[in-house]
Amino acid sequence: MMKIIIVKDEKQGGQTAYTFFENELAKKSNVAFGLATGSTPLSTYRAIVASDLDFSNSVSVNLDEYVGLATDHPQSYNYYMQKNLFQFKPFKHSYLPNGQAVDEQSEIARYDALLAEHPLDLQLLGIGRNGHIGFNEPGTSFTLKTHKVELMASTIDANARFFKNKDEVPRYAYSMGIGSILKSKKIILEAFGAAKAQAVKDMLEGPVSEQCPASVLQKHPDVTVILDEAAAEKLNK
Ligand SMILES: N[C@@H]1[C@@H](O)[C@H](O)[C@@H](COP(=O)(O)O)O[C@@H]1O
Repeated sequence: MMKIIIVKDEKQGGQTAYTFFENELAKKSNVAFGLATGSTPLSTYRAIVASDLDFSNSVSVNLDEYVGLATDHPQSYNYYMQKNLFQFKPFKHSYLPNGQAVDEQSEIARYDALLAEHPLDLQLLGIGRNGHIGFNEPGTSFTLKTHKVELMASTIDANARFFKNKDEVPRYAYSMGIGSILKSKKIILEAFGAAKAQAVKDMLEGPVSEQCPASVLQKHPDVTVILDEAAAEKLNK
């Protein structure tokens, strides 16, 4: 079942997503949270940072990381998480793929093992302009677990704004697979702005198809989609 909440702006979207974190921690202290990066979840992390929520008994598992970036590279997702969340709200353990792993297969196996050890209670997602979730690009099999991804040119272009120039954007990433994402008990996906409107329409109203990875969420029993009006503008009224 997909529930849709339309909010007036990103700030209200972040506050809405925040209540899901609050509800999980009201049930138990040792929650396993799946976390995301990108500009979209920033208002959620700001709301969490401003709260008195305590994550010291909980774990976090991030969706993805660029291959080749050191953990202290300002564009690595590790750095992003430290800067925007973990320095203010430490978890008992926080896991991200290691973009500098020497042995790719053992890195992938390590990530799958820790996902098996910490079944996710709540996964936070954004959505790419082409409908990707995590770094699962169009055409990715719905059954994959953690894998190494070659980023599409359009994703590299979309993410180039964070780097000095396009050539500095990594070409590969590690990502949780869609199979791993779907195992989370609860999922919230946020999308803000008109650039996401087509992907949002394809996700909610299109066929379930590998061409729009996020459309697979139609098959999950507990998904809430938080949209601003611009991201919702193409939906059938
Ligand atoms: N791997 C991330 C995704 O997890 C994110 O959802 C997407 C959208 O990013 P933004 O929120 O900045 O639009 O971009 C990246 O490619």
